[in-house]
Amino acid sequence: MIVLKLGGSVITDKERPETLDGDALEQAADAVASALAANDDDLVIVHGGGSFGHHNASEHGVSTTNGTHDAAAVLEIHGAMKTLNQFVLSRLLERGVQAVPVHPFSTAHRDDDGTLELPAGQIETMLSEGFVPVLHGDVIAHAGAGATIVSGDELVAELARDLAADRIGLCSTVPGVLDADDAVIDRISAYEDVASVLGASDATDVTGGMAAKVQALLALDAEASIFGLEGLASFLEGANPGTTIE
Ligand SMILES: Nc1ncnc2c1ncn2[C@@H]1O[C@H](COP(=O)(O)OP(=O)(O)OP(=O)(O)O)[C@@H](O)[C@H]1O
Ligand SMILES: C=C(C)CCOP(=O)(O)O
Repeated sequence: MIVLKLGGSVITDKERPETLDGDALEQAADAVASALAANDDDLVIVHGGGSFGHHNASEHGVSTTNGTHDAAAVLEIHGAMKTLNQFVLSRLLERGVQAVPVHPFSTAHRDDDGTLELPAGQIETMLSEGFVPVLHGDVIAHAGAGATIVSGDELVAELARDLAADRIGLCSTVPGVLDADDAVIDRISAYEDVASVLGASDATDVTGGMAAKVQALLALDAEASIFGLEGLASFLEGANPGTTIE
């Protein structure tokens, strides 16, 4: 069981609202299709927002903790993420990957202390029927706050726990977590060891960039890898490119 996140920073041009990075998405879809043709791993894909979703959320002041009760804002953010999801699905389908959508807005919520609730039965059934579920960062109902953002990273962490994933990979726009000299850090086992070099995203991003990613992955039992697009094929083949979070 592999849970893979395709970062929004990889598959979109994060500097330009609602702009795909078509070449990068095709390269990612090629790597996924080749890996699935070579082995029969169960695979769940989650993608982030990049230039879809973050701009809309930011304009409406919505984050993982600041909610909105404005249905028009919810539809705008959710609509942007569904548009990107459709692009991801179609690139995978073109390559024979049996990819199907799971929209977190329709299946997940946060309780009043902000804890994410994501029922796993739907995804488990899809997997056992041979589908590749493709989730995405989204806006979801949040008890007491209206609706807030759920990041793809949070979904990855939740799915990894619920589905007892063997391998967890985050493909981002950087080759791994970088140290103060921009060299890739090989392994991270404690947040304090790297806190000083971890930042937010360089682009508009309402979910916390690299710092939030590392925190979410450190909380997991299984090891996880953060790597760039050039590491995706090797990760899917069983290697540990980039940074390993243990
Ligand atoms: N120490 C660090 N090492 C690597 N990247 C860092 C570091 N600190 C901050 N960053 C930023 O984190 C970004 C990656 O986080 P980001 O949330 O943008 O990625 P993503 O998950 O691929 O995209 P999205 O959130 O849109 O899905 C990098 O592009 C970089 O700007
Ligand atoms: C901003 C939205 C709607 C999605 C955020 O998901 P992420 O890019 O994985 O942080």
